[in-house]
Amino acid sequence: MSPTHHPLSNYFSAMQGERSTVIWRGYKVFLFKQIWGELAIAEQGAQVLHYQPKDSRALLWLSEESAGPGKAIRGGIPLCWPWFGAHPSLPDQPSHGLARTANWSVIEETHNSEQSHWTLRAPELVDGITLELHIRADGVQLKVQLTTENKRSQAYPITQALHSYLQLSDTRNIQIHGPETEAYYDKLAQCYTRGQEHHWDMAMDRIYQHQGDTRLLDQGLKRQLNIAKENSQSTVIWNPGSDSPPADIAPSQLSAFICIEAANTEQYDPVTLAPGQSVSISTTLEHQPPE
Ligand SMILES: O=P(O)(O)OC[C@H]1O[C@@H](O)[C@H](O)[C@@H](O)[C@@H]1O
Repeated sequence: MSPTHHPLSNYFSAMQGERSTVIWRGYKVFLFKQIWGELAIAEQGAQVLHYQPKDSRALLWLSEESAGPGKAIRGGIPLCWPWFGAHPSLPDQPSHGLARTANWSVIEETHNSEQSHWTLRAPELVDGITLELHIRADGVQLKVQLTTENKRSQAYPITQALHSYLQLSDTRNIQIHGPETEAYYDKLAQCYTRGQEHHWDMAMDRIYQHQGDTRLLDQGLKRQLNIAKENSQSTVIWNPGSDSPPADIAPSQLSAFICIEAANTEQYDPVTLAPGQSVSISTTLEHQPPE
């Protein structure tokens, strides 16, 4: 299998109309094929698993080894909410919160030849807190926006991330510009430091203090992605490397992706929602020709 083969591409090739629902590794997945391109969303986690603008390659990486329903899907854009990483005080709670393993409902959907929009709603995972995801896709950009609303009479604290897995030719072929010289928290070394990084082909788990755009250049794919975000001052860059990879990533795939995540983290920008307040975090992936 080619390193850039997407696990859902055969399902898209077999599609007759504009939409289809398939079961992939036990997960229910909604497929959409439009004039502008293709998109797939899993019911579990409202997770975008695939985005491919017309006449271009897939932007998102997805693992063939994803573990099955009830377990997080490895790839696409998992939603980490209402905590990012380990739970702040309860070690037996799931990594990255409750949203990515819950089944969401599609409550609105519109398509035209230029673009598509979807709104999905999570079940009530926390009393009095609502969670919606808005997705917009066209032939140039994918935008994913997660909105939390506090309907309680007390404040509610969250951390969160839009944990994008980006398809690469190989981690040895990439450059990342934007956060690379900013201050960061190194989760592997458990210390704060400052970036001077120009090599990305190694295990890394970093939370950069960074609120601007990130540019990802891939010389192998001859592709440049711009990753913009809103309401986030933490940019997480993660790849597990080959020493102790998760079981749901094939060894041959470890260098085929990197995660660049728009986040609100405990380290730099935790969010506290006042009663009645809502907050939206977003990430926008834009495919651009190489400079
Ligand atoms: O295996 P999970 O729960 O999907 O997490 C993957 C990684 O996600 C990253 O966002 C975290 O910074 C890492 O610490 C973590 O290992």
